Amino acid sequence: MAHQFPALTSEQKKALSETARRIVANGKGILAADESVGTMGNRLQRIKVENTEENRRQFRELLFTVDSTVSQSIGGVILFHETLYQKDSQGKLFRDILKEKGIVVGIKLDQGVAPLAGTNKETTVQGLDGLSERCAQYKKDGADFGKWRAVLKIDNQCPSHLAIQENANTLARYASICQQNGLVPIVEPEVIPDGSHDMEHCQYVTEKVLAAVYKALNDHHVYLEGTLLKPNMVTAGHACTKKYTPEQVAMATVTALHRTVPAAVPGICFLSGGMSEEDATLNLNAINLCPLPKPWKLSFSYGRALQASALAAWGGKAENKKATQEAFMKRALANSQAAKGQYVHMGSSGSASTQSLFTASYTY
Ligand SMILES: O=P(O)(O)OC[C@@]1(O)O[C@H](CO)[C@@H](O)[C@@H]1O
Repeated sequence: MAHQFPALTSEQKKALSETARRIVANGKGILAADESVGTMGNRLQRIKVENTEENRRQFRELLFTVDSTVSQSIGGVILFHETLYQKDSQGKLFRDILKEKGIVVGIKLDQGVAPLAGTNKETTVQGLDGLSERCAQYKKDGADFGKWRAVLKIDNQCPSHLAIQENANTLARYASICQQNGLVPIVEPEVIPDGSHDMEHCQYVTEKVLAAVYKALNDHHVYLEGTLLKPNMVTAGHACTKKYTPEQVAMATVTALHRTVPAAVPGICFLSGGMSEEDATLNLNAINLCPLPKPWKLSFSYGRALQASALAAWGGKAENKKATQEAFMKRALANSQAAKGQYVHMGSSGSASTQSLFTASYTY
């Protein structure tokens, strides 16, 4: 039995759980700046900026060199491989800039999706081959946590039993490999918002997916105290005509989590999944105010909902540095307040913050 063959030493467990708790301490969340080259290309195209390595570097330099008070809102930043080795204009590695601010550095470890034949265009995730070696190298290069995103969709016959099981197992195998190499795994089983299904349908599917993920994590002897979950919020599909309030989204989301996520998990950091910046903040705030038991920290790991107005303010121009950094800081602070249930919506948000950030079939 497990006692005979412990997966981790007590020192390894201590280090993992300390790192996980540090990332989500006191209303902190995660900046998901780990867009792959292709995904970043889509973001830059929206603001008519060419997708070059230098442009990607310049935008990320603006995010990482904001005032150090950002560390009161952001506990971790997820980077893409390229960014982990990039430097600011003074020649300082981004990862060192983040660490000096007390921010934990993370790395995207999945290598995108591959089709599951015989299903309605469902996918599994690639990247397990050589993962242990990559984790060991990233740990040496300053990363302390990893991220792996699995994609599940709601559609005719979807998610299938096969897709749920395959993605749960792959996430668990990834999580186990991360922990063996001293990285806290962020476990991300995203039920994407494409479709016209209602919120209740999303809740049903989210519960099935999370239950399978926690069964697989247990099977693989993953130390839950040294993990973080990155789920979707329970919302209606993008094309659903029925609208729900943040309080309804919060109740459905916390109910689903309460039924499936063990209390040993220190933090749940939601993805923004195409919600507008403001909706992502309002929903997170309502989640933290939801009157159900909440044994975990409930925070954010937003990509689009932390960067959209900053990207719009930047527009690829160096002279927009101040406006870009202010836009980013504003969202970081708002989400940190929401992670404590203390966000007060001021009414006059810029247009970028209320714009839907939905991308159809976001499977890359
Ligand atoms: O949904 P969001 O908050 O924009 O992004 C969530 C996310 O997991 O999906 C992206 C694609 O893998 C990543 O860049 C990011 O970490």
